[in-house]
Amino acid sequence: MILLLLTTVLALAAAYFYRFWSVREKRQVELRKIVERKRAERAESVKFAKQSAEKLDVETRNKIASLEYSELKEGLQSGTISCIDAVRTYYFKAIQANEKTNSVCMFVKEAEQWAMEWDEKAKDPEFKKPPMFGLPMSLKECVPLQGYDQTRGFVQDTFHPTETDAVLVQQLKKLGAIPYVQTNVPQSLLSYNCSNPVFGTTNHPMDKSRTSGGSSGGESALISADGSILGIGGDVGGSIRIPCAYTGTTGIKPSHLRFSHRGVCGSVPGRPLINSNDGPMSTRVETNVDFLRTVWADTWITEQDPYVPPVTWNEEAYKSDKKLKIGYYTDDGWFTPTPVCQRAVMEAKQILEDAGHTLIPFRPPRVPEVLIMFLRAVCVDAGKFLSNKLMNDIIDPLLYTQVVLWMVPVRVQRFLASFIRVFFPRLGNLMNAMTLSTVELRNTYADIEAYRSEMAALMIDQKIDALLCPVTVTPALPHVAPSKLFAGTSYTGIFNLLDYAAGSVNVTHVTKQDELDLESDYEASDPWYALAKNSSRGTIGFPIGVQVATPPYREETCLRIMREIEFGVTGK
Ligand SMILES: CCCCCC/C=C\CCCCCCCC(=O)NCCO
Repeated sequence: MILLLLTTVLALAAAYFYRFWSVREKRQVELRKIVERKRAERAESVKFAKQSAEKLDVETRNKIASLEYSELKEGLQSGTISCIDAVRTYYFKAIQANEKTNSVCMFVKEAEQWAMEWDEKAKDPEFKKPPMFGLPMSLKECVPLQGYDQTRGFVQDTFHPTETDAVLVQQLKKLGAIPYVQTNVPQSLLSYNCSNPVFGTTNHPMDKSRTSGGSSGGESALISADGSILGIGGDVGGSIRIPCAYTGTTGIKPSHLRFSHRGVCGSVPGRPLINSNDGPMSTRVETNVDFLRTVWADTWITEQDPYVPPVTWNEEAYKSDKKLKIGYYTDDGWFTPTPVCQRAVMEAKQILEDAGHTLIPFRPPRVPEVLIMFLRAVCVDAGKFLSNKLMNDIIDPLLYTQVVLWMVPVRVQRFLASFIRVFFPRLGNLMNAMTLSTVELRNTYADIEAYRSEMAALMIDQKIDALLCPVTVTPALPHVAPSKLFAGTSYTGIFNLLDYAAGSVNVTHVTKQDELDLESDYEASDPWYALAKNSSRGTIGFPIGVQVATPPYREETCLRIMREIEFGVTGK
């Protein structure tokens, strides 16, 4: 009797799994065909951009290609450069950068037509050129652009073109900017590498085996390989700052209410307290400043979205020469960065002290707990939304570790955590991060609010204007590492949890001495430290940035400090 029962249960289980497997296999075949179609569409768009670029003579192209942002802007304003020539130059540059990095999802074909329309309008002597007239801009793929997919790396979301531009895109078009290319992202957006089954893996321009960071890794790769002069990224846990730090570019994530989020889907919809925001990325802080100064020049965004407070650009704060008090830390008490990332902070500290600012040691309280709050609140439903989407998709192998963690039931994770904690305490503790219940989630939301209040009090009591710290714990990682080393987002995620403005700016490059210090001073005391150490080997010459953060609505002060660091490093 028992044997019969057991056999029946086993047979039913086998039948269930066979059915599950065959349905999934059938779906995978369908999805692979969709990928083929999408890649063919991308190849078409590259061909179109190539043909358009070839219509421009090489001499003009080389001249435009060599211009800095301010020179290009000036040339477009004065009429010495036409919009169509600028777009064709940047089509050309992006094609070249893409060959090296695989950073492009789609070229925007309409860019040609928009450029010609602006040139036509400019023929009228009465026409007043808008401030971004003819400036080619790259967009991270998830920024809603009418007529183009926002797949976020999911095959199931291809061939569903967006119907309405994001408020930011509407504004850019109104100001004369020309979105000419969409750039790659990791599947789900919740990773700091850059790979998905639709468009493949984006590479670091200096080394194909390493990532350009993520999730705005298409932007950082394109910009650092000279295929874009200014791009728009997005950041919910470091996705602008980490790719910038990895590639020697610079970018800022403003506090979330300085831009509109109308119609933006993001990685996990319905996430109240860990907010993503768009932000500019480029090679110079002044370029990012010019961008934000222009889009925040008036209350146009608020008029399109009443939820955005009418806070305009504060030139006084950016240009101020008031000496600031800046708290700094090289180690957040959760994940000690490799020596080069600590050296970068100390060098930036010296630059700021030389400029007359006061730097004091400061460490945000209880970072290990903060990381648990961050991971719980960034996923919201313990990864259910994401795992449902992933189960109906081709899963990118570079995301496997994270996917497994989203898929193991929370009760099982908690049970395993008590064993894992014995030999790998940091992972064991984080395995309590995914929420078990709405009660737990509500408590975490309350903890986040309390933490924001605590940090506000600390900063106000000590009269601290800004914070300086590492962006992350290593130089650019091999593609596979970020999904295993998601714990390395403690330095960036905290400022999304606090909703501070936070930017990253290049300070130095890895030297031979840094590699020697890595070997002698950096202990591989657990698997995460071992991975950080191993992955940092062989990175001599790679850029290293630092992070500057300020409370919400103080983006201008954040940018001022970034600019001063950049000046101290480059002399320009
Ligand atoms: C046991 C814990 C399991 C946790 C699984 C990992 C979950 C989340 C990792 C978060 C990594 C955040 C990377 C930053 C991504 C970003 O900023 N994206 C921008 C989206 O607009």
